[in-house]
Amino acid sequence: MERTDGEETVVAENGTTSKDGSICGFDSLHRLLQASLTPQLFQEVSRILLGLNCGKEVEPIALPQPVKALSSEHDFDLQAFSFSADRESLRGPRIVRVGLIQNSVALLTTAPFLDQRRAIFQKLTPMIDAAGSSGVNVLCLQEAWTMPFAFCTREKKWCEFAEPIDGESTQFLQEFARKYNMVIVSPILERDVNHGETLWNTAVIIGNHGNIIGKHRKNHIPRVGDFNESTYYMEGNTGHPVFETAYGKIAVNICYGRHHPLNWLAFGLNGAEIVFNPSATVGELSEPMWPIEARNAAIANSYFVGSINRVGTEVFPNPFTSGDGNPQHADFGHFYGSSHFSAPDASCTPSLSRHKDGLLISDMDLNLCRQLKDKWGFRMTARYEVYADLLTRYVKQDFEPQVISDPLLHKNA
Ligand SMILES: NC(=O)NCCC(=O)O
Repeated sequence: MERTDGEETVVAENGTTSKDGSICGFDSLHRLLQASLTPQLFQEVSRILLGLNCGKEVEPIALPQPVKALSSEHDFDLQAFSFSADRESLRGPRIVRVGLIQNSVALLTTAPFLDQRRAIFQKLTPMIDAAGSSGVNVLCLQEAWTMPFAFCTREKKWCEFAEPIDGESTQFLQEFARKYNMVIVSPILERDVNHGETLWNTAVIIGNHGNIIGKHRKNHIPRVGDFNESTYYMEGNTGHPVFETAYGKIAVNICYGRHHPLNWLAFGLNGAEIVFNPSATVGELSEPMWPIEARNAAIANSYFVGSINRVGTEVFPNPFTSGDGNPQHADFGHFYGSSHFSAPDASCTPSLSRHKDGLLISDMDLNLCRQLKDKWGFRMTARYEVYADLLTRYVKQDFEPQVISDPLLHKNA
């Protein structure tokens, strides 16, 4: 296949994605469709796939030339869009510029740990500068961004990457927060020095003055495939906090929490306007779920969602098994990036690259959240008391499911 940009398309042996992590040589599904369909067909497909925001496609926005130069020089995908809301007569627009960064690790997993962490800092510096210079107000990084996603190995040496919430990575980001007047959400492997040096999967919320506003710990820990995270840390104990920042009310639903609709709901009930979903997930396991779950959460809860996934394949020194009878292997599979934003009106942005580092920026008028609540009335029609009652009964030992069997079902047996 010949691509419209002149490059040759790479079709992998299995006919699907290329070894480099691209989709048949394209950076994303969106770009593959754009190159393969006529403009008219592409517009129609996009209308359905990405939805419409205030009756039109989510609009691309222009970024300053120096920011584009950073993306070319450091080879990261850079995309920017704008979600609007209807004009209101009693409230002015509440436009916030939000950024997501996805990245691969910078060194081999065999390099000294300090070098690995510092190399990631170095790699992220131009990307965070690009976000700050673009006027991003709130920036979120990927899950456990300071380290390789080593939880597949079950080896305890990787615990060394854990840091207290005011540790080296927070100090690194605090400088940027101050410099750019930017809130930064920093998901790290946390070591709680005040509670027996225990480990947690935590997002640190750094305020736009460089202050630490608070933290949230991952609520739901995966036990699927190679995601052996329960070997390292326990389910979070911070509830569903919403952080009121200079730029709106934000919350963090860390990775596997996105499969739990009640987790999304709880952040919504606490008043979140933007929920970030910093993640680390691989193609074979979850790619078909990825664009659906975040979008559904944004719709059901009338808030914006920023989904971030790391990129690349991380190879570990010692092979491990998935406990499924398949041969041992030394990598997790391909982390497919594809970070994107979803809005409460069912529109979403195209995704960042499936295989390259990237910065995705979006303007969002937070008035859209209440406008969608008024339009669809999901909060008013939710019947919370019915579900509160069911859940209260369900968690009791003597719960019996409400099943009414067809009396004829067992008659002939
Ligand atoms: N990091 C993490 O929770 N991954 C679990 C796999 C998934 O949820 O796709």
